[in-house]
Formats: sequence, structure tokens, C-alpha cells
Amino acid sequence: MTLVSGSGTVGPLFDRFSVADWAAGWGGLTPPLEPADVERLRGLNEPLTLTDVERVYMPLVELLVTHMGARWDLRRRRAELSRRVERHGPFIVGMAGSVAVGKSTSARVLAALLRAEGRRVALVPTDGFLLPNAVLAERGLMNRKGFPGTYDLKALIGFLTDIRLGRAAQAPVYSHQTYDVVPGATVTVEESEVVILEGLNVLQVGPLPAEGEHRPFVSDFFDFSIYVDAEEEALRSWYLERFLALRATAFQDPQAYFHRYAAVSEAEARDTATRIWETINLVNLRENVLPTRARADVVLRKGPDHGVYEVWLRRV
Ligand SMILES: Nc1ncnc2c1ncn2[C@@H]1O[C@H](COP(=O)(O)OP(=O)(O)OP(=O)(O)O)[C@@H](O)[C@H]1O
Ligand SMILES: CC(C)(CO)[C@@H](O)C(=O)NCCC(=O)O
Repeated sequence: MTLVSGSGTVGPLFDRFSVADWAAGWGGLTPPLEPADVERLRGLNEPLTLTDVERVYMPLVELLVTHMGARWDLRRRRAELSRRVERHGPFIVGMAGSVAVGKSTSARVLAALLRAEGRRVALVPTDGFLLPNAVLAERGLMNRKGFPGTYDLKALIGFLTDIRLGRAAQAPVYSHQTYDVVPGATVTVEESEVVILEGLNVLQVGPLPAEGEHRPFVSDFFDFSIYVDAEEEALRSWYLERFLALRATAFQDPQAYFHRYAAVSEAEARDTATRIWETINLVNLRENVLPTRARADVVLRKGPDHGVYEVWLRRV
């Protein structure tokens, strides 16, 4: 059975909400954020507004908190029945979607709203688990960054295992500026109530292991997952606009991997960004990212103006 087909057809396992219905249904709470907070949370080329926060993200937080409450009740009941206190860690949320769709902004907004509710939240991009450029180059994968096989999956699964068991865990750090993993840099995640893991690859599955082996997928650790979605044309223009905007800012730094594009003409920079988009990120989107959309609990559908216009909610 096709659950989700084409570029925007929702299947029978999801309920579709217009943003107006989504906002109305979940209560119209006032966001605990000021316009200056929204400004700070917004990514480059992400016209996030307080209205988006109110209509899209406040209801989403309400839904997440409801799932968290249900999960704690389940754990409590299981502990009563089994007479064992299960060792457990934080509520883990996966956030997936294409390059340039705005995952990191969505993740930051969710984290800020949950923190405003007094929750301890850690935000971890899977970029840190990419293999270093030296290893990618050796394996001929420099033009496949973000594809399956370009991450240290063993380290990512190890990290999630520690988190799930409530242990302190360290995540490596990626720099978009140098376009590489930062040698020796880590962030420690401990004593969080919620961990948001954000990345292209978080809902991907791999080949099933040989008999007897145990090899979990990243999503096996999730309590909830969100896919941020937009049409290819919108994504392409957002990627190009961001690349052009970065020319005037981040690329000016002589240490920046893309520094050479700070000086070229706009037309040349546009050609380069189009080539990178079409040969790497678009291929990855089609082959590896979009096919995971139907695995999410919630799909946020963004229109060409970046605003979320529709929400798909997996039925329970
Ligand atoms: N080449 C770059 N140099 C400096 N900053 C960059 C570069 N590419 C992306 N960024 C910034 O880093 C942040 C995270 O980028 P990342 O690549 O994780 O986003 P993404 O995967 O494209 O998707 P999303 O926009 O959905 O987070 C973005 O806010 C972006 O503006
Ligand atoms: C690091 C990833 C894979 C994901 O965030 C992405 O931003 C990236 O670098 N993609 C490779 C092609 C490019 O430079 O856009």
C-alpha cells in the first residue's frame, strides 16, 4: 500500500490539517517569546515570524508535551507491573528533511519553546557525525556528503545508546565554515529531559543485518519524529539564496571552505550553487531523504515563502 505518494499526497496513516485548523485545534496559546527572540532563532534566509511560532510551533510543543506525558505514564505503569525501575533517559525527538529546508531553525524554535516551559533540552545536529573530509576524500565520497555512508553511524548509534540509557554522552561538532568536522571538539549531553537530533539522515534505514547480528537504526531511539518538507523548486531557490547571502558574510572569512566564491561574480556563484544543489543535495533528497518522509510522526509542509501551510499528523 502506498502511504504517501507523489510530491504531496498524504496517505491513510496521516491526518491532514491546514495551518488554520492545526492552530485552532491546539488551543491558541501565546508564545513565551518576544520578537527579538524570534529574530535570534531565525536561520539565514529563514523569514520565521512570531505568527509561525504561535500557529505552528506552539501546537507542536503541546503535542510533544502530550506524548512526553504519555511516555512517563507508560514507564511508571510498567515499573509498577514489573516491580523494576527501568533505566531510562530523555525523550528523544528526531528532526529530518532536506538540506536548506530550515530544519535547524525549526529545531531551535522547538528547543526554545520547551525551555520556556522549564524543560532541559539538548539540540544535536547529526552533521558532527559526518566522517572527516580526509576520510571522505580517501573513499571518493567528497561529492556525496550527507548521503548514507558518509556518517560514522557506529558513533551515532553509540551516542544514542548512551542517551537512551540516561548516561552522559559526547557528540562531535561540525563546522559549516571549514566544511569539516572540528578535530577534537565535542558537546556533552547530560541530564536533558528532551534531546532533539536534527539531520538529513535521521529517519533512514539500512540493509537488515545478517542473522544473529543486532544493528539498530537511528530512528529506533526516537520517541517522536518530525519531517520538515517543501517542494524541490522551493528548496532549490532557498539553497541558492542562502549560498548567495553567505558570499557577503561567512564566505568573506579566509578560513571558509567556500571563501573563493566570495570574490567571483554573482552569476558564477549562482552556477556553482546550482551545480552543488543538482549533483549532490537534490540527488540525496530524491534518493535518501524524501523516501523517509512517511516514517515521521509529523510532517510540516512549507510553501515557497518558507511558511508552514499544512501539517500531516500520523494517526495513533
Ligand atoms: N557554507 C556555509 N557556511 C557558513 N554557514 C553555513 C553554510 N552552509 C550552511 N550554513 C549555515 O549553517 C546552518 C545549518 O546548516 P545546515 O547545512 O545544517 O542546514 P541544512 O542541512 O541546509 O538545512 P536546514 O537549513 O534545514 O538546517 C544554517 O543556518 C546555514 O545558514
Ligand atoms: C552538511 C550537510 C550534508 C547537511 O547539513 C550539507 O549542508 C552539505 O554540506 N551538503 C553537501 C553539499 C553542499 O555543500 O551543500
